[in-house]
Amino acid sequence: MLQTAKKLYALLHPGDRSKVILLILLMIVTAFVQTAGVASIMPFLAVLSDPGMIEAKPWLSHAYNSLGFSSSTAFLQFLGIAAFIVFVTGTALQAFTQWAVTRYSSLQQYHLSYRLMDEYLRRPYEFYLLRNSGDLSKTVLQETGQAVATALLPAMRLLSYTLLAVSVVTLLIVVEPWLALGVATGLGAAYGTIYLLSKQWLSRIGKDRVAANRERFTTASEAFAGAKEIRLLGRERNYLERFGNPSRRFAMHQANVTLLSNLPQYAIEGAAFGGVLLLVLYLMSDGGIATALPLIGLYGLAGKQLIPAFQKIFSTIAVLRFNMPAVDAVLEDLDTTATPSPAQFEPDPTPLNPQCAIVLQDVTYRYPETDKAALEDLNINIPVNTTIGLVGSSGAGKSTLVDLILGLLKPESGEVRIDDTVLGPANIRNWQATLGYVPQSIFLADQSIAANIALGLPADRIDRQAVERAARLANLHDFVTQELPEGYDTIIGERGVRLSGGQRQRIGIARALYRDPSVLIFDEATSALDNTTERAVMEAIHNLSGSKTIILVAHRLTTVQSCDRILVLHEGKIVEQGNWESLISQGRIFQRLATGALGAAHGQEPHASAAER
Ligand SMILES: Nc1ncnc2c1ncn2[C@@H]1O[C@H](COP(=O)(O)OP(=O)(O)OP(=O)(O)O)[C@@H](O)[C@H]1O
Repeated sequence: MLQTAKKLYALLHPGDRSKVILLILLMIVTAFVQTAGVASIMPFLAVLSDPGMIEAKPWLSHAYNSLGFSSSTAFLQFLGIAAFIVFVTGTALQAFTQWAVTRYSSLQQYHLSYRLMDEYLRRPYEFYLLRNSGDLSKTVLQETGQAVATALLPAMRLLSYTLLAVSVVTLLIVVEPWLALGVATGLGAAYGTIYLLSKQWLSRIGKDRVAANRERFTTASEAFAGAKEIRLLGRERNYLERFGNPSRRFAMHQANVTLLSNLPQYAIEGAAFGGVLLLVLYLMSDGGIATALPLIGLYGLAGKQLIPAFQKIFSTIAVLRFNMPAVDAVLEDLDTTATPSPAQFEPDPTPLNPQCAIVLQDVTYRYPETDKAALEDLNINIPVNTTIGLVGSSGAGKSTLVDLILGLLKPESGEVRIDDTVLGPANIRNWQATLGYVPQSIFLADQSIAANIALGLPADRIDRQAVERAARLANLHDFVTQELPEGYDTIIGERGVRLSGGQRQRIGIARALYRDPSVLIFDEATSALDNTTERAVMEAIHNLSGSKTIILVAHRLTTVQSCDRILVLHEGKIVEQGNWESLISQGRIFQRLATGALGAAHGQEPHASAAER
């Protein structure tokens, strides 16, 4: 229980944690006033059943005299009205407490999803290599809601109902100890037994609920992302079945826990009704209606508060047990110590422009959870304002090398240096502000062409001139202005479905050029372009050479023909380097790449012509 409380406390926004104390104080006051409401029925019923009680009970006669009453009827009316006021105040306070608790908890959901989103966005790139994006969206959007609505909120209500139950039981003990202890033990034992019997089962189905939820989210996101291939392969039914099973499990678990948490209520209400009848008979036999009536009234009112309170305590504990795995899932990802968070959200970091060279020294890199190094002992020196080509067969390590230069991956050993500055968490954002990067597959947002070129910037901060300049360089401007109905404001559809592969790639190139960076990295960025467009784009890129540092990863060897230097990567190592002429005449691996004899990269054209040139 303490463990659960600690976890729930960790869910709270640090700035809001102290407010819990205020809520607890409010709950205590509410429980006290509600108990007073229950107790207030006793003097009323005592005087109602026997006006002689005013004389017999010293505290009643004291109240009667000091308030200046002269008739027992008026005093009875006063006691009735007072009981009513205290009872209604208790109920109103209870409603207010529930409102405050619900409001507080709901705000926590906003804080929690925001904190988690912030945490995910700060994680190093490697984190994304290991996690499914559908799963991350699910945790941010759904599990945070689940954790708050079904764990945090119920836990707060649990506290409130426990305080009320303790307070009412204490009152009953003060009035009639043995009877009260009997009732409390009976109720406690009934609920306790059901809970103990279902505890393991609740944990198990709670864990399976999280797993089933993960499965249905990832299946749904895969099914939509791969809609084209799935349709062509006719795999819709397979996806539907893959989605159906976890969805059914998810729904069944939810239904089962709701049923279990509500079921005892009916049995307990029946038992309580029988108990009250027995109580009446017992009290009547003991001292007649005058002694029995106040106690019966007290138990009637106390029962009205206690039975729902016990029921809610039970159902909340059951629901909490079921939902703790959702809390665990959120807490695990919120654990900022699990992975260092180098990324700072500085809006405009000062670019770290290289003055002499980008240097990789003794760099080795291994992907998480793999044994074989993707890159081994690399030593590369890229002088500024030169154009470097990077070639190699598929899987040689080209993209990994690019990701290391981009600062997305951290070398296992060795270092990446910008002049004399070693890249690290403190300067990575400055370095990245220097870079323009075009990946193999371009991510496109369902927004306008302009918003995609200036990705992530709000509309009022997009520099339209820079957009147009970049689009012209990327050979995109004519297409946008002549063929799209709204020019740069045309919406391109989710992941750019309304564009051809070549058009998407040109948007990616324009995006890299938008900031006018001093270092440009193209990772097979022209592979989807037709020959004429590629030539035009390459010409534009080569026009930049001399004024920018350019790294070109290419599988069409002709693309790197005019590079100042070409690096040949093979099985994670630089095996040859030089200019086109020297490599064509002396580079054995390069020659084999050129003739296509090295299991060349995907989509590669026959390169005999390149070798023959
Ligand atoms: N996320 C990853 N986890 C584990 N291994 C990976 C991961 N990404 C790449 N690798 C491995 O690292 C090696 C280098 O991959 P990389 O993508 O850098 O090659 P590449 O030269 O860019 O290939 P291609 O031309 O096909 O894109 C490959 O053996 C690949 O299987």
